[in-house]
This record gives sequence, structure tokens and C-alpha cells, in this order.
Amino acid sequence: SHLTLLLQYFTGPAHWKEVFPVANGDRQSPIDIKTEETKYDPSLRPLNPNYDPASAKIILNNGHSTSVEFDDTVNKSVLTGGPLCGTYRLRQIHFHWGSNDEAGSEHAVDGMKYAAELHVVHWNAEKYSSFVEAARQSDGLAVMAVFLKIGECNPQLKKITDRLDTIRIKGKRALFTNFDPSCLLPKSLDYWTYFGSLTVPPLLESVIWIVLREPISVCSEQLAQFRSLLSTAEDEVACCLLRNYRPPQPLKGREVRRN
Ligand SMILES: NS(=O)(=O)c1ccc(C(=O)N2CCN(Cc3ccccc3)C2)cc1
Ligand SMILES: [Zn+2]
Repeated sequence: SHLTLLLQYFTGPAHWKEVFPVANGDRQSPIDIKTEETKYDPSLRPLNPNYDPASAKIILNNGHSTSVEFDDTVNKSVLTGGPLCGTYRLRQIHFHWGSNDEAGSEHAVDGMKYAAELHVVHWNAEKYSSFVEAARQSDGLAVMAVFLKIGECNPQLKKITDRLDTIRIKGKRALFTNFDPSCLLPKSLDYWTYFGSLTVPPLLESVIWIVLREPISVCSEQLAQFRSLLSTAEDEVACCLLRNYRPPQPLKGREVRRN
């Protein structure tokens, strides 16, 4: 319907500031990482992801991305180390991609965008009692970002892309367990880190971003499977989820550190 099309038009990133004023805040994400301006910080420790494959529960199409949701009621799958103080509990992983292989990542490196980006989302379970509460605190969330670079098909990613045809429609979910997201991490866990925000509404400024410097590979066919997901529900005119990345936001004087 016209209303649906109108709403879809106004749901793009350019209009978010009209509904969420924080979109113009001082610590918005993503950003373009200017590598020459990053600062080495000897106090940064190695990242220590420790995930139990049994924590994986379902794979979901929420209309904006596809995510794998984990059981975050106990400290079974956690991230410690890096820039973090304390233990951050794994909640979900999801992806961002573009309508073609030339763009799709949210963060950029010296102006260069990758084909897609994986986000591994954790919340500070040591200080807060739920994800939603943590999402409103300046140190509440920690998201590890991994760039996906066009190249060889990724056999680990295949475990996810092969299931997308069962969750094509917005709102669909399927059982998805026995999955350790560490299998999607590159060899090197070297990273950049900075204070930022959710990259989707409500754009809350509660994320400690940890952007891995080494990308993993993805092939065009796998990206096409992401783009074949629908952003519409059963009773709506079908519309493919062709792109779901927010463009880089102003740095506003923030420092980007590296280990
Ligand atoms: N692209 S990203 O990594 O920045 C990212 C995107 C989405 C999410 C996510 O799971 N949610 C965003 C907020 N929402 C629920 C919510 C929470 C508080 C208030 C209102 C609503 C769920 C987490 C990280
Ligand atoms: Zn994301």
C-alpha cells in the first residue's frame, strides 16, 4: 500500500534524527577509521572470547537483518579482556550488507568499505541485570565487528547462509544450535576500539566498539543469499532486504585506540 511504501521510505537512516534526536549525538556509530590517527594503547589487553556452542538457540529474520540469538540468562558465552572491564555476556550476532559487493560494511577504514560486516553483541552482565537495562548505560554493551571481504566462499558462514531460505519472511525464526561464533573470527584478534552507539534505532550511546583489523572472506553468492531475505511480513507486498548499513557518522573528537 502507499502507506507501507511511504513508511519504508521514511525508515531510512536520513530520517532517524526526526524520531531519535540522539542520532545527532557525540558518540554515534559507525565511523570511518582513519588508521593514521589511531593511537596505540599499551594498556589494551588481548581479546578473550569464550563461547559455548550450546548457547546458540535460534536464527531469526527481524526484517532489518538476520540474527542468531543466544541464551544470555547465564554466563556461559562471554567476552572479557581487550578494552573491557569485567565480563560481557553474548546476546546475538547479526550482519550488515549492501545492494552490491562494493559497499555493505558499516565501519569504513580510510574511507574504504567492505562488502559486509558481522556484529557480535554482548552486554555487561556484571553491572546490569538485563540487555535492555545495559543498552541504556554508557558501558552497557560491547560489540565486536568483523569485516567481510569479497573472496572465497566462507565455509563457516555457510552454516548460516544455508539456513536463510527457511527464514525468508520478516518475523520467521528457526532452531539454530550447536554453533560457536568464534568460528567466524579471523586468525588475528588485533583490533581498534572506540566509544559509540547502536547503529540502528534507538541508536543508544552505550556501545564499546571493538573492530577487528583482519577481515574474513565471503563470496558474492553468499551475499546474494543475505539480499534475498525479505524485509516484509507474510501479508505485505514482498520487498527484499537489499541493504541495511548505516553510513559513517561524525567522529566529534573521539579517539580510536589500537592494541
Ligand atoms: N548494529 S548494532 O551492533 O549496533 C546492534 C543492533 C541491534 C541490537 C539489538 O539487539 N537491539 C537494538 C535495541 N533493541 C532492543 C531495545 C533495547 C533498548 C531500548 C529499546 C530497544 C535490540 C544490538 C546491537
Ligand atoms: Zn549491527
